[in-house]
Amino acid sequence: MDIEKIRNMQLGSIEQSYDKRDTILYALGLGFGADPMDEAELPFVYEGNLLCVPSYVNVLCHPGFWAQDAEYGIDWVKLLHAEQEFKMHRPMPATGTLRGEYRVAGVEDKGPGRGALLHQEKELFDAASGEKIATVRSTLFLRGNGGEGGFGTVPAAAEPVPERAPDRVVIIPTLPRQALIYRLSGDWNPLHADPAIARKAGFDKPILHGLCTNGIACRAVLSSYCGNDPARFGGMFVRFSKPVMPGETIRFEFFEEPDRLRFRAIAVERDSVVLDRCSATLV
Ligand SMILES: C/C=C/C(=O)SCCNC(=O)CCNC(=O)[C@H](O)C(C)(C)COP(=O)(O)OP(=O)(O)OC[C@H]1O[C@@H](n2cnc3c(N)ncnc32)[C@H](O)[C@@H]1OP(=O)(O)O
Repeated sequence: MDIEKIRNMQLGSIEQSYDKRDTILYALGLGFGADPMDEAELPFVYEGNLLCVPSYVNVLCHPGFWAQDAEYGIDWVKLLHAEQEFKMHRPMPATGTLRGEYRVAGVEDKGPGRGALLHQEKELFDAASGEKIATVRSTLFLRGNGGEGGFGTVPAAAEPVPERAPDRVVIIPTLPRQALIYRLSGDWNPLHADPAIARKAGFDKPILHGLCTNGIACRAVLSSYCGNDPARFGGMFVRFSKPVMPGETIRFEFFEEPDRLRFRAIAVERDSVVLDRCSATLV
């Protein structure tokens, strides 16, 4: 891995417009609209009074899959999305144009054979007004790298969720074709669609996008704690602890604390914790 090239990378700002079709397609990729008679979720998938799912900030103004570029020396087939955090400064417009300022915040070396974490940050602004919409941090686990040094400040590790019975449980099924729908919102990584690439990465079949699971978690928080009102959603952190397979049922376990929610998610069919150490804030 060429640490200096990664440290000095300049991606500048990226503008992206999204229309009602994009907003709806993103929500469909998270399973919104599974029950067309569910009027609470309908505004996310119907243009009558369209609402944008807050987690769309994770997707927009993305600099593309630059890690695939051989000049950085990243073993891109083996990399996995490790953590994602986003904080809303104001609700997402249902449609509009955003400007993203993106930077690589650091590389955390776990040592030879143990991988490395690549920390990225993005600030999102409304392109017309200049108002800040969201701050987004995402971390990739570079399983095929490590032992090559690092730079930047390492964020403190998130705490485990409480060891007690959850205050609320939300169960959301996914579809076997969930990743094939979700990828149309812009994440074309073949790991989520091509069985041959998935096998090269060490999986039996294509796995679900981390940001799809993340968006489904946002859906669970919206429905159970925000009355499906995006203005009441403040932000969220998740650690992707195990891959989710499209078609699995996800059980979210919420622990209520005075200033935030803590939660984790379990793939029911394998009894495997797929999101851990998570938190969400409400407005
Ligand atoms: C471009 C791709 C896009 C995608 O969407 S991929 C799909 C979404 N992502 C996933 O499905 C990833 C699911 N997560 C995993 O499978 C595992 O998670 C990992 C393979 C990433 C790591 O697991 P392991 O190699 O077993 O790690 P360890 O031995 O438990 O821990 C080694 C060190 O790494 C830290 N760590 C482990 N997992 C994570 C994580 N997800 N995010 C950040 N840090 C992590 C630990 O704490 C520890 O650190 P310390 O050595 O300092 O104690």
